[in-house]
Amino acid sequence: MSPIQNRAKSRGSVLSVKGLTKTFGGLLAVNSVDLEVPEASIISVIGPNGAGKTTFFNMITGIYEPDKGSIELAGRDLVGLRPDQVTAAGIARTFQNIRLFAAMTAEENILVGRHPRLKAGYVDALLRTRRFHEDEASAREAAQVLLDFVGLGRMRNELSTSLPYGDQRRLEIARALATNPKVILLDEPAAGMNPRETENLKALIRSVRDELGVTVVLIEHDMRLVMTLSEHITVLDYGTKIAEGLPHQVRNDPRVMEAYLGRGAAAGEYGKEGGASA
Ligand SMILES: Nc1ncnc2c1ncn2[C@@H]1O[C@H](COP(=O)(O)OP(=O)(O)OP(=O)(O)O)[C@@H](O)[C@H]1O
Repeated sequence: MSPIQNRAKSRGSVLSVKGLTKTFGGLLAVNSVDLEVPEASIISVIGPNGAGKTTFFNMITGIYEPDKGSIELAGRDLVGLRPDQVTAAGIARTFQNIRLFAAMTAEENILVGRHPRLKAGYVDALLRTRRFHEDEASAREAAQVLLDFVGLGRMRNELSTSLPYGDQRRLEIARALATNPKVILLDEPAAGMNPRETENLKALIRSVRDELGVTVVLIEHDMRLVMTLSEHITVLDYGTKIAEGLPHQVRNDPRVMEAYLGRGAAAGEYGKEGGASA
């Protein structure tokens, strides 16, 4: 077990969510959900379509203000912060649909992600001061390190949209890491990936935690990935937490099977990927 995995066992929560609630009109999208995320862990939030997973991420990252509840990152209250302030506090995320800047290269996409970390201000940039040049050089160096880390070292000058789909998702992860987060939230990172790309993604997510010490929270429908990667799983259904625990506990929980198997499309997904029947 790596030192970072040991840390995950011995330390407390880096992210602590209590009673998080959000309604849209009359719809209770997230209903008083608690989540404790141990430092340097990999955990997942799963549930059928419409269960409230993305809304939950959107509240943590400041996109939606919760109706009720608290969100603490390393003891700091995040409720009421704007998304950029949440990022600066140490939470980065990727989105369900790829959101790269199409007209930019791989490197430029990372430099955009790193921007909040640069020390030089706008005046430095306008006047092209030494500090600006130093910052830019170190930002480019850091971008190269991140591209190497996600396996895209040789793609630096490629337009992001010319990259294969799996590589675009890896670039998004690199861009999120450029903000130097404590916690990274990944919203369906394996969506649309072929099995080989998903295996590579799994290794990358492990190394994000093992080598960088970044805590990972995943929303994912690929049950094989979720069950083999997560140390802890929380299951939402109709906005409410219906189960949580170790992968094998969640997999065999009758409430979880019912939530998935009671619904058409998700039933196939859960059964096929080794959920209900594994
Ligand atoms: N901005 C919004 N306005 C109104 N209703 C919304 C909004 N965002 C989400 N909802 C509703 O809230 C519920 C939860 O949606 P959410 O997208 O969080 O689910 P999910 O678990 O992420 O689903 P999926 O797996 O399909 O992405 C759904 O019924 C959805 O229609």
